[in-house]
Amino acid sequence: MEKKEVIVRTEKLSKSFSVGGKQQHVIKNLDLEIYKGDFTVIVGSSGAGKSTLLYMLSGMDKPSLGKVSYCGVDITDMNDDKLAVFRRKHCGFVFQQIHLVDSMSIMDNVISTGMLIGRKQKELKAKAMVLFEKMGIPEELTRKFPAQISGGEAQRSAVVRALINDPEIVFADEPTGALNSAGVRSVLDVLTDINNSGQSVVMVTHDIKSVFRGNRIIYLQDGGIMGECEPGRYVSGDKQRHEKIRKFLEDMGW
Ligand SMILES: Nc1ncnc2c1ncn2[C@@H]1O[C@H](COP(=O)(O)OP(=O)(O)OP(=O)(O)O)[C@@H](O)[C@H]1O
Repeated sequence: MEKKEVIVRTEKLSKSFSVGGKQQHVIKNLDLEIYKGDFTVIVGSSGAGKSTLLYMLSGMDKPSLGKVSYCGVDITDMNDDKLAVFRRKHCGFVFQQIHLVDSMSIMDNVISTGMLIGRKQKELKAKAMVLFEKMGIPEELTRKFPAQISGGEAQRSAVVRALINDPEIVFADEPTGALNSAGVRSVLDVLTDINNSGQSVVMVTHDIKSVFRGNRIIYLQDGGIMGECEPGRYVSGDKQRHEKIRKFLEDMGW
């Protein structure tokens, strides 16, 4: 079997929060490798530490102890400016906490992300229109401002913004949370497409349809990895594969 290339690696990763003077250990001594080209899905019960882990994998938050490295480069101690440049260059984010900027149109929200790394406006607009169309967002909506669109439209626009720079890796935290079933499908189809063309995806989700898209499913429990499953790449309607995933999740007590 071909050896997979590691894109993100954690070593003895730990994260604790102090709440009312008491320490809560959320991620515990976690060693994890995320592979290039994989669609990695992280699932687990509520409060297991999934979002906390994703924040550290993506450099959005710092560990309490341990290390995170990206293609062999340790990002744990990078200063904020360097980390911001690094993230802009390599990563795309679909996180609820990263809101669209209220004072910019939806289109400007998307293309400004590309202009920050020196790309041309015309080229960005053309790419944005392709992505908006795949997301089922009509052109007139892209001229609106965030306050004038629905939660689901904002979520799909945030996905377009995350993908505009063709990031090597996309980190997504519940990217289908606010969507109806057509919206869920368009987001998952776009993530599957970019993954099929070589971009890596790491997604935290509670949604079974989203889990099916992964070729590697990691079950997080109480800040550690309880199990994982590699069902092969997503194929629409592959009942055997879906059954394998269902069985894994059932074994994990999901
Ligand atoms: N900034 C913070 N300060 C204090 N506690 C926090 C903080 N962030 C997360 N936690 C706690 O860490 C634990 C794990 O949270 P996290 O959001 O990572 O879980 P999760 O697995 O993503 O859960 P869910 O599926 O419900 O979103 C929770 O008990 C949460 O309250």
